[in-house]
Amino acid sequence: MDLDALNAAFARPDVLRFVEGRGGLIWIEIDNGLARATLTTHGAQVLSYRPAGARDDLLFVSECATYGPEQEIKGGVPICWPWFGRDPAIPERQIHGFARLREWSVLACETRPDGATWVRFGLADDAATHALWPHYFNLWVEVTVGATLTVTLTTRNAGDEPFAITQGLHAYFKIGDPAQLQVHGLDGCRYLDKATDAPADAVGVQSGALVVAAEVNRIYEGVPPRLVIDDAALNRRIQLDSQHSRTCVVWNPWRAGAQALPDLDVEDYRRFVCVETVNAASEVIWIAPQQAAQIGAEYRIVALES
Ligand SMILES: O=P(O)(O)OC[C@H]1O[C@H](O)[C@H](O)[C@@H](O)[C@@H]1O
Repeated sequence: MDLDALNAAFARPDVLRFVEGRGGLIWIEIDNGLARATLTTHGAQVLSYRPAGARDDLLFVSECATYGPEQEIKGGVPICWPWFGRDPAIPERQIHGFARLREWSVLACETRPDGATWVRFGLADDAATHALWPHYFNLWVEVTVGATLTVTLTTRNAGDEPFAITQGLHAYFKIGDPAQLQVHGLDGCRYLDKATDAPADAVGVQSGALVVAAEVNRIYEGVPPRLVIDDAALNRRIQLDSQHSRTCVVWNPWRAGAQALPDLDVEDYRRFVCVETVNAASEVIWIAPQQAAQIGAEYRIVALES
């Protein structure tokens, strides 16, 4: 569907409209009085979310991000599917799967009784996906923009063979200063350390709050449903509630890592932290034929407790 057809079918006057965004991508702009948000059909990705009264966006998108067909957008909430991290079948392949590189269809846009805006995206297998991953599937991303932001990813196995996936909601949270940040809720959780200089198969156990004072790239296991990110520099707390996920990735590339990535500015390591709701590492999801599985997250900005 082109812009005119999308606006004719789904636009909601004064609340939701489709516009041409960067790189010629289709962007969905939402302003419903509860919050403002920008989504894109490219990867069914949320790019920005700001609840009413908030000074800062919840999410970070790099000024160096790239926009275009088959390109990942560095920021917001990328959808990593059907493999998170390295592809177990072909490790040298692009990490995080292909769902974030594809154009998704818009299936529905609704205003909820509480005034929140709900958008449903869809993606199904085709010849191009079969060449990458030999399975039949339906995927749905549902985004609700209201006093909170929720993102839910549903996978249905449309074939007659079971298949296994790993996946993630790869949220990039805007931060004020890594030195004034704490991530709570991981205390006692075992993690796989994937930092650049970590030995292979390095593991650790989190003790207390996680602080970010160097490169962090960890896969935490046995994670509780609620995590909290306290950001004293922006004077706010981000509450992250995950569904159907006991694994979380925390990533900040730090300076050298940011410098090495073309779609990040070297100083961006000061501006974001990724706390990702995933099914990965030992949490592999098997889906039987005609069955479905879901992963979800709700993000809420609250005042920082003094
Ligand atoms: O640059 P991307 O492909 O978006 O991946 C960005 C990052 O994603 C996750 O957080 C991984 O744990 C990191 O190892 C990876 O560098």
